[in-house]
Amino acid sequence: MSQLAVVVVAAGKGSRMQTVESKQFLILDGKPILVHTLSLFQKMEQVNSIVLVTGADDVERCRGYIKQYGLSKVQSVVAGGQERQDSVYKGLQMLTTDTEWVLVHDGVRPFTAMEHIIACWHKAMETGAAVLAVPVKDTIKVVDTTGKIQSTPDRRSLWAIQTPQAFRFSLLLEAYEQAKKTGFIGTDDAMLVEQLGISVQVVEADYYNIKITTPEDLPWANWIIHNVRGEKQS
Ligand SMILES: Nc1ccn([C@@H]2O[C@H](COP(=O)(O)OP(=O)(O)OP(=O)(O)O)[C@@H](O)[C@H]2O)c(=O)n1
Ligand SMILES: C[C@](O)(CO)[C@H](O)COP(=O)(O)O
Repeated sequence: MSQLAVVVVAAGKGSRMQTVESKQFLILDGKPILVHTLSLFQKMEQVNSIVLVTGADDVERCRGYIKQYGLSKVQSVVAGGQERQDSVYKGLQMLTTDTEWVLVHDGVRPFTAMEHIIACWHKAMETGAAVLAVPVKDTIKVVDTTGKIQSTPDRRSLWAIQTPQAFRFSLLLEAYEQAKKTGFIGTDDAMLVEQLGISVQVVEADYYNIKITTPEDLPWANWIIHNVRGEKQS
């Protein structure tokens, strides 16, 4: 049986949300957003362990949530770093050497469909690396600093990338170690693997797998949990 671990990163400040409370701890349908996210992986029989990365000041309250909500697969809670990438790296360093596969997931993406998580992992088992994504719906322009359009990439080749992102653990660790050496900073995990010259596969997910980022995402999240992805729906 393959050892599957999950690193959930929740050490961001949530500055774009503009709330006093960090967005991962905002209450959605009676529970912190982060608890909804952790519960996705707690429920999966394929998952052996979860590492939670959070802010240094939030480690104790996260331990409290783990106890309160019975999140027994969370084996460690560690303090994150300055950038998302630093937080993921800290999480990866907590995994044991028998870990074969790892999923990296944002703590503020509580609505990933189980079938998509599994499809992503299965694709990674075939190819080494896979991420969830959706085709972009809008026309995307490359715009310079003066506001002038430089180009319009062909929309058929554009995908909005989500998490989880699934990798053979040894590959992702190598990618993170290489990025540390070269000082490369990426905005997702796949970028670090791409830097090694290794291709990453996209697995189509859905538009409900939002990253709760800005204030207008909250009513949308509330609608999703009550109409699509809440406990009553699953
Ligand atoms: N230093 C950081 C930065 C981000 N994250 C996590 O990475 C995920 C995606 O990041 P994002 O939505 O950008 O969160 P924030 O960095 O918190 O938001 P903002 O950029 O608005 O401050 C979140 O679960 C966030 O907590 C993290 O663990 N460590
Ligand atoms: C990893 C990610 O969620 C994929 O969409 C995203 O890149 C995180 O970016 P952010 O800058 O932390 O919002």
